[in-house]
Amino acid sequence: MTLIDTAPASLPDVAASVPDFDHERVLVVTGRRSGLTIIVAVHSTRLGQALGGCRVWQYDDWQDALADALRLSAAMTLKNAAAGLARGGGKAVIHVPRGTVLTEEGRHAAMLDLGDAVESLDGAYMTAEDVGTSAELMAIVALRTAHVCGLPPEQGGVGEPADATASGVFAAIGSTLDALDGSRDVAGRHIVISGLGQVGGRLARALTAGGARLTVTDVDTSKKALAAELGAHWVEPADAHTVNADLFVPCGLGGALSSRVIDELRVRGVVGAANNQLASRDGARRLADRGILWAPDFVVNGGGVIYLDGASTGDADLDAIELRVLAIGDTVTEIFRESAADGTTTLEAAERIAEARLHAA
Ligand SMILES: NC(=O)c1ccc[n+]([C@@H]2O[C@H](COP(=O)([O-])OP(=O)(O)OC[C@H]3O[C@@H](n4cnc5c(N)ncnc54)[C@H](O)[C@@H]3O)[C@@H](O)[C@H]2O)c1
Repeated sequence: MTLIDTAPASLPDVAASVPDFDHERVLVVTGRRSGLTIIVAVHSTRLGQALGGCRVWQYDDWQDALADALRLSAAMTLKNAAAGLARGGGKAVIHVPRGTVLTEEGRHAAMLDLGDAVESLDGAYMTAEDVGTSAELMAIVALRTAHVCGLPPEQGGVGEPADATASGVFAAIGSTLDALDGSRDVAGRHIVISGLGQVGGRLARALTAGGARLTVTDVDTSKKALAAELGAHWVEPADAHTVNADLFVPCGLGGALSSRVIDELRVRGVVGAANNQLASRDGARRLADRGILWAPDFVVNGGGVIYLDGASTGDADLDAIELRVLAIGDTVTEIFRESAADGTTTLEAAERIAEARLHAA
């Protein structure tokens, strides 16, 4: 069922621009307090309550935010299935009009509005942090709904999932290196990280500790301090993908792998945390044709949801959660094996594995 609470005339065009529109529910509301457009897309609850973060981001218009929510929520269904969770896929997006600076009060109001929107879905969707939100902001959401996870530990929550996400990406990097060279060891490898935020920053530290040689970038130049601290080489964001290295690790926003970027890559593998890395689906074939091994993003970055799902239950077993996060590396190896065996792209192999888990339910 598709539920549109606010039904603008151009909605069919937006939906048509999203391949395979098959979402269960989409809620589009104007926040009573914030005045911002809040979108909650529930793609599937087949495996259980939908789980996915809330992104607060600037778009040209709310239709672009809706398209993003539709794509991201569908990706969450595959991600949660690939991670072996009893969770469906959903995502919330709050549209901040381009050029608007959200004040602290505005952000607070937006989180209360988000809480109301989530609560109105009667438990179909549980929200969490994502780009533009934080554990502290999730505590504000929790004032309006119980269907939120990842609150700060001092407020009874399980904290931010970025550690687990970074651990999962690290495991996937090991599997990618193993598939390329027969060794998981990062020591001596040259790795390019684009985006030094919560996940990319942690990954940079872990890879440096493991002996990797790093080239890094971020659109936020304050991240140069971390690069200097780690002894990493800094390049401009537009040049990062052209660096001759072993791996390119996208940890910024989605869509980084356009046709042009893929053609200009000078690495043997791409494996990173960013959601929806491929600007278009045929990028997976383009990467394969160039002999570049791509570890599908929705599998690689599943550590965060594995942590949030596991840690949010009353009797959380952190060791068991860690093992499930590290098992992302095994899934990546399985994807590479299947894709090599039948000549399909790694994207197709990953989707097959996720869909098999989805339909086995
Ligand atoms: N945080 C998590 O646990 C988690 C889980 C799953 C997926 N992800 C995905 O991983 C990515 C990073 O997440 P995060 O939590 O680290 O976000 P973040 O906002 O903390 O960090 C993103 C960083 O990327 C930088 N950036 C943005 N655009 C860039 C560009 N074009 N080139 C270079 N740098 C750019 C930003 O300045 C920022 O420092 C996002 O796509 C997110 O959806 C995160």
